[in-house]
Amino acid sequence: MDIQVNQISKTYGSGDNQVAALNRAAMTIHAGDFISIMGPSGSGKSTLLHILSGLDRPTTGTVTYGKTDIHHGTDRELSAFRRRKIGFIFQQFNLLPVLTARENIIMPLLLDRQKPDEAYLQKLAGLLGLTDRLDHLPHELSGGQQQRVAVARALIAKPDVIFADEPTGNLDSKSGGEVMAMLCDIREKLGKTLVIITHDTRIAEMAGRRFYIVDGELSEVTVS
Ligand SMILES: Nc1ncnc2c1ncn2[C@@H]1O[C@H](COP(=O)(O)OP(=O)(O)OP(=O)(O)O)[C@@H](O)[C@H]1O
Repeated sequence: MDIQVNQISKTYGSGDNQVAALNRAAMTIHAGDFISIMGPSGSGKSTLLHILSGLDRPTTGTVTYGKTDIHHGTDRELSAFRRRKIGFIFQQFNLLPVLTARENIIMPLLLDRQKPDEAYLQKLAGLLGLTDRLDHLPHELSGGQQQRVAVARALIAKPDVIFADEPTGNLDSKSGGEVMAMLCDIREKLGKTLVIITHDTRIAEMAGRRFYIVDGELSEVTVS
């Protein structure tokens, strides 16, 4: 399913405090694409990812998944769409500290009143090197392991698309490299679309398509 981003703009605040975070951003994301987005701090990267993934709404413009305009419906419809179709990985892991790795991973399914698929959970744990870590609490895991739990959580509902907002930004380069290698491997093996924000040129260059954003203006980098 392709994702069509049609001239989306986002303005925060009003009057003298108005900030134009995105200016008529447009792109087509094809099923299976691996896309990286770079740009200076405050350029609008997170705003773009949040709107593409339905965590936020644009001021103007539309985002369509196939024929579905995701921002057209109510907040409840949008969150149901997000839970089923989209996985999101945050820089800060965002694991619940009182839940084990396994409980954190299956949380999106529980929120959607769905039963975990144990075989798929074990497969993800294997691909992410977490098989013997599932009963641990987040504070008993390294940063890299915590982020790999967050990757499994993003994948557990079998979404087609994964968005990652600086997923290695909180990790040392070795653990960050491991997380990226696993994410790329899973993307290939399971055939997912991956859109990633990064400040790391090496990570940006792993992607098949690269975008750059400056002052809310999005453009694709032509790779020769
Ligand atoms: N909720 C908000 N209210 C007001 N302004 C906001 C809000 N969120 C973001 N902004 C502003 O919109 C602009 C774009 O922010 P955004 O977080 O998208 O940038 P970014 O490229 O992701 O930055 P960074 O690399 O530092 O995370 C910035 O000027 C920011 O201050």
